[in-house]
Amino acid sequence: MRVTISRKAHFNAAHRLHRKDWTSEKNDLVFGKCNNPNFHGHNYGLTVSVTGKIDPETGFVMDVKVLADIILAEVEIPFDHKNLNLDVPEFQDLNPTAENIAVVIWNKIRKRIQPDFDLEIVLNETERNFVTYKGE
Ligand SMILES: Nc1nc2c(c(=O)[nH]1)N=C([C@H](O)[C@H](O)COP(=O)(O)OP(=O)(O)OP(=O)(O)O)CN2
Ligand SMILES: [Zn+2]
Repeated sequence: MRVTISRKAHFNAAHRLHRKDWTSEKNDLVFGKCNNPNFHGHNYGLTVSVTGKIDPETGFVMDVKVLADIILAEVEIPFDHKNLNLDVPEFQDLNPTAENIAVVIWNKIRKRIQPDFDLEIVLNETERNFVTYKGE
């Protein structure tokens, strides 16, 4: 029997959708207002879900406090109130789209979760836009 536990978190961050190897015309055409040179911000919402067997002694799949601490260390501290393009090394040469941010977050959390657990994350960039990644 496998059960899923989930933990929500959020962070506020600035970004710009832009490719350094494209002309400014092409960046404007593809990314529009998201290519604003002075950046723009989002209140990102994050839901992290871990699926695994219940430990018969604790009754936990994993302690949700442990999961919260992993999210704090791997996502909230490095990303919250940061400019993703300028402050976060993972986005120096990677466009910080919601898709790429989700994959970066998944890879960071995956390293901290037991291998026999499945991991899925949902990243909300706006109230209406969200991305799901489960490592496939
Ligand atoms: N596939 C993607 N498309 C877009 C992304 C993305 O990360 N992946 N990002 C953006 C912009 O950065 C931004 O998120 C879009 O903001 P906005 O157009 O304001 O979106 P809203 O849902 O808040 O507003 P609507 O009025 O509903 O459009 C663009 N595309
Ligand atoms: Zn944006």
